[in-house]
Amino acid sequence: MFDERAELRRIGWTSEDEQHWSWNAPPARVVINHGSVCEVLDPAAGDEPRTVSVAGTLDRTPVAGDWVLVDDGRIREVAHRRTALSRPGAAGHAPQVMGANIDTVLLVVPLEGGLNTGMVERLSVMGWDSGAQPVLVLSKSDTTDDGGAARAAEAEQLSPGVPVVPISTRTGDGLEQLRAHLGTGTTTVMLGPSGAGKTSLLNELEGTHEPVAALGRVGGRHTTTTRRLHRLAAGGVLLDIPGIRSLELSASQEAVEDVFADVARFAAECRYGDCRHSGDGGCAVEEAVADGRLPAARLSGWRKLQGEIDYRRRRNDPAAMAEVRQQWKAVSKQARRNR
Ligand SMILES: Nc1nc2c(ncn2[C@@H]2O[C@H](COP(=O)(O)OP(=O)(O)OP(=O)(O)O)[C@@H](O)[C@H]2O)c(=O)[nH]1
Ligand SMILES: [Zn+2]
Repeated sequence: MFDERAELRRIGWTSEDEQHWSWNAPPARVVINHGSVCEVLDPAAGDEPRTVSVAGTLDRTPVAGDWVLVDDGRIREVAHRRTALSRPGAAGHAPQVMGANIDTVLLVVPLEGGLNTGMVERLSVMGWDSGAQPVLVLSKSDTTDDGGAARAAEAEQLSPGVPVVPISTRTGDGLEQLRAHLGTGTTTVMLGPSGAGKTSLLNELEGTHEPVAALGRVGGRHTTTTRRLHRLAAGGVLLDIPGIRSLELSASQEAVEDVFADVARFAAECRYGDCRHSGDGGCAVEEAVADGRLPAARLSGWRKLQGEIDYRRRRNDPAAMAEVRQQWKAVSKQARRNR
């Protein structure tokens, strides 16, 4: 028998999504938006995505991860979004939502050649801003001689509140621990630089119950062009959103303050409330660096991200920025409370 709710859960439907669903027909899930048409997964119609058009009357554009009402081959409604992953808009434009209803953001940072602390800080800030739970995945732990333990401890200092999991697809190290974050009813995306090992990790997490043909092998090479929503062996799903993998998500002031809580603590003692900690008189942050209470790298990491935020603030419509931040505030507060 076709159990609708169980099938929906298999593509990431949660009880919160259900609460917000106000239409008298089951939802479908957008896996990719091509512009005037979207591919959606509709469990009642089988395992393969089907192409539907987008009604002109929608008040928001459907994106990957959205739950939508499809009628007569057309998307008629887009449901409330629990979380939204966005990137900064072009000059004068509002931020662009890339994915919706994402629970977990895997920030994949490779360990070979040492820990890139700037990357850890940047990705942590981006992760918080999405409203989802960020998890820092330190990949290729087999390239260190302690399974990544020392680097993991270092990373925990850099990104308070973000779980840190060293993994290796070569040895299988850390995969069980990671699967604990990817259970039934969770939707995950991966961010990280090219070559970090994301595709290798996805293959491990996907398990073997997927028919190989459906993975879209072109010329023997795994491609993600046909499959966008991967069912993971742990029960959850992973959305592969084009352009999101190494995406520059927007960093908000609040998220920077979360990740750089140590800098913020000293900054409270600066003479000027808007101190930039670079040559301003009476700067407590620079004093703390000078006498060794704050590592210099923390201040330079802060300057880099803060500089980008200041730049965007000047460039962008401030009202648009404020609006998204408002939208995320509630969810990220909730995420923080949950921890
Ligand atoms: N030593 C080691 N190498 C790995 C591991 N996982 C992946 N690699 C290697 O790292 C390289 C990049 O891996 P991919 O999985 O293609 O990386 P990716 O992040 O998907 O890269 P893009 O597709 O460019 O985004 C390949 O040569 C892999 O064999 C690991 O756990 N340990
Ligand atoms: Zn200062």
